[in-house]
Amino acid sequence: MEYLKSLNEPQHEGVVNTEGPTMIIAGAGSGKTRVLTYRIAYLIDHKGVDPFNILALTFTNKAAREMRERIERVAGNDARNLWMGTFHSVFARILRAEADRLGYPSNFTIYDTDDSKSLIKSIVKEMQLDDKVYKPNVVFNRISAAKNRLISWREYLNNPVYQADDESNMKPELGKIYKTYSERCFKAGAMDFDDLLFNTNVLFKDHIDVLNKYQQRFHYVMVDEFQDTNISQYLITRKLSAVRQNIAVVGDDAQSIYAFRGADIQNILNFEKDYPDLRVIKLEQNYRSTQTIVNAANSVIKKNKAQLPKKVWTSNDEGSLIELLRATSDNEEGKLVASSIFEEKMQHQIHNSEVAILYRTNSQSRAIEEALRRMNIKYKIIGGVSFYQRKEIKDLMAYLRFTMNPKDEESFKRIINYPKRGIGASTVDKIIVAANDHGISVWEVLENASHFLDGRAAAAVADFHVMIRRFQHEITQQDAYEAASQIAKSSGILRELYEDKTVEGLNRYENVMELLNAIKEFTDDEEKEDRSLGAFLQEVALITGLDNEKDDDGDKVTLMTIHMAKGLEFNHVYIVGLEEDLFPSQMMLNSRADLEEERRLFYVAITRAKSKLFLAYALTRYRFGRLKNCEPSRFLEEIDPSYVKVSKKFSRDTTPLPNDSYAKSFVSGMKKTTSSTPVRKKSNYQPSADFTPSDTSNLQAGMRVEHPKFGYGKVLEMDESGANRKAKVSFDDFGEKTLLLSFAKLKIHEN
Ligand SMILES: Nc1ncnc2c1ncn2[C@@H]1O[C@H](COP(=O)(O)OP(=O)(O)OP(=O)(O)O)[C@@H](O)[C@H]1O
Ligand SMILES: [Mg+2]
Repeated sequence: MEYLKSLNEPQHEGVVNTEGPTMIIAGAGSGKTRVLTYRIAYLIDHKGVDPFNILALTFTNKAAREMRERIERVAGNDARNLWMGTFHSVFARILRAEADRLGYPSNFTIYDTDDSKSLIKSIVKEMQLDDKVYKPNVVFNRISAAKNRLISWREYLNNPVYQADDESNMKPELGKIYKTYSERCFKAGAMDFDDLLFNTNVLFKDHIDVLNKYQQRFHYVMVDEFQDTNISQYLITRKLSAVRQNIAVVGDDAQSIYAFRGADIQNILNFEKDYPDLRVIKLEQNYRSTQTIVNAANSVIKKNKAQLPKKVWTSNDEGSLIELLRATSDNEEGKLVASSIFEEKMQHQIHNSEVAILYRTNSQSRAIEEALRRMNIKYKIIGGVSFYQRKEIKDLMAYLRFTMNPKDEESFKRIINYPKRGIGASTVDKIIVAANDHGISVWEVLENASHFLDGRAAAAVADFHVMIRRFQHEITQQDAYEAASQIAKSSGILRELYEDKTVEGLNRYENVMELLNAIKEFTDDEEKEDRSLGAFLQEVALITGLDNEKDDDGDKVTLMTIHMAKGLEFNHVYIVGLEEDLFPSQMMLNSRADLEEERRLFYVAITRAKSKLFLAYALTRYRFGRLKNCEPSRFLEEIDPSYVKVSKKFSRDTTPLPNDSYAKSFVSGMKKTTSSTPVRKKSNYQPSADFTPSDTSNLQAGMRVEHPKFGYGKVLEMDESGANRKAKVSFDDFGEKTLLLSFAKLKIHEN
């Protein structure tokens, strides 16, 4: 057991004390994930536990794969049988096995976010509601939030609190949409992402025998990144481990960054109450980063009030100072970062793969990408538009999904008239209405087309029905790859793409071939227990942003959002776009809690770096189609300046920039005195304690408004409509600002 020697005392304790409840809440880079990995290896290798009896829940499938590989190295091939993966993938597997208990087919479809929003859009239309008020996005988030708090549509409709809330938001029909949405998903034999957790809770609550079965199976339950579990995930793990109580969770409250998705720090506090015999282990030594980085991270996170006290220190080298890159524009920021990477590579012989560029939102990647391309630095983007989100891929996937589960309404809508077969939108509407009026699935309508539709439409639909029938037969006769190839051909998709001789068309054709390759690889993988088409579809449905990249992807710089970077580490890290309203995000300035979440996000970003950290900001940036002046982020001021130095690349070739007092303090050499913290623009405005944003759909020029950051002001003019609706506001203390109304939180004060 060589591997045990590489652990410090408390880590060792976390690994070998396998019985009873254990919680490790410790700082970044202190070896939490390592402890979980070794604990599993130890269970198999030393205690002879069957991997089949171990359940480990990770944040991404990629993390699960990496852990599994490491465990295999220690404990051998047996580790293959571990139950390990994300909450969604593990519980989708259980739901599949137990689907009949909930009245679902075992080949239920998993709706992705696009499917869900498309269904919501149809429902809003059918209910004849205004889709500007009931925006699919807004409705979807509301339903998702309810599900994550385990509120069923019945409870939602019966609870006057929600009703009142929705009425005050001028969306009184939300509860009814939630109901219809749930019924339609059920009828389509489909679950959305949130259902995978919601329905697991229902399954364990209503079917005690099923719960017992899994309680017997999982002797040991483990959760990584515990701070980002929501209440629904928490209850599942608690139930599963209720009998044996062998549950180990690791996390860091300072890295909790998913509150906006319902993650609840309360789970950590509840854990102590729920398990009175809890073994709590503290890890304080950071093995990842230099002293400079650890100390700088500490200096930032201590600004948060809400946190569990902990020390993080390291015996690693002091390391070099954090470098500050200032650019005059977002494009220049890209250039500075790219040329800095180039220089680091020259000087320190580092590989591209050891470098990460982290940003707050995906849209920031464009300028960076351009600069990297220009300097011939290879890169990959994680979590952008993924392969499986491309139209041609979704089209073929929809054929496969519909063949497997012909109740699936969203797939039906995608393929019924693609490639074109003369079935118009009104026929499609008729089919869906008929299905809903008669409480049957779209498939049953197709089976009786002549009963619901007239002559020509009925004939076209009947042909479609026969074709799908044939596909269904094929998947029982052939392996997944052969069947899928056949479907791609017979459906007409391949021909359609092949005939398009443009570059894009060729690309799409190749993508479809690539999908078929992926299916081939899947069916050839002997390590897979289930190599059916159904298993493939499920695996794809549960791919998270991080899983898109193949691991053998060559030597590339990684670009991703900070949210995606959780748990990872890189030698060199660049955090870009450190500007007010971007990071912290404008949407997160409304309360102390939101701002603290942004600060935790910054903490996560800093602590990804092993040896060198760079912070970049731009003084102007194109946002929402307009050039904006930017102020350096308040987070820059929060880092203890003794750990920061101005980069050689720091742009000085600018006329005085009134919005950059932060830089002035550095340039004029006042850097090492903390007291030089620059004074930011002050205003007398204090947000009122009960600040709640108003519905701005009726906002007009002349109205007086309040903004949580800019205070009071008057609307000068309105611009555009829909998602791009903007208001130009003259603020009493901050002057004129143009705000995008779908983001800005404004309270309307009548005159
Ligand atoms: N005892 C140790 N000796 C040497 N290296 C260690 C030790 N413990 C952890 N490490 C290394 O330190 C780094 C951070 O460990 P790990 O990723 O497990 O930390 P973590 O607490 O999970 O971090 P995060 O909070 O970012 O998820 C890894 O490279 C790991 O291999
Ligand atoms: Mg970790």
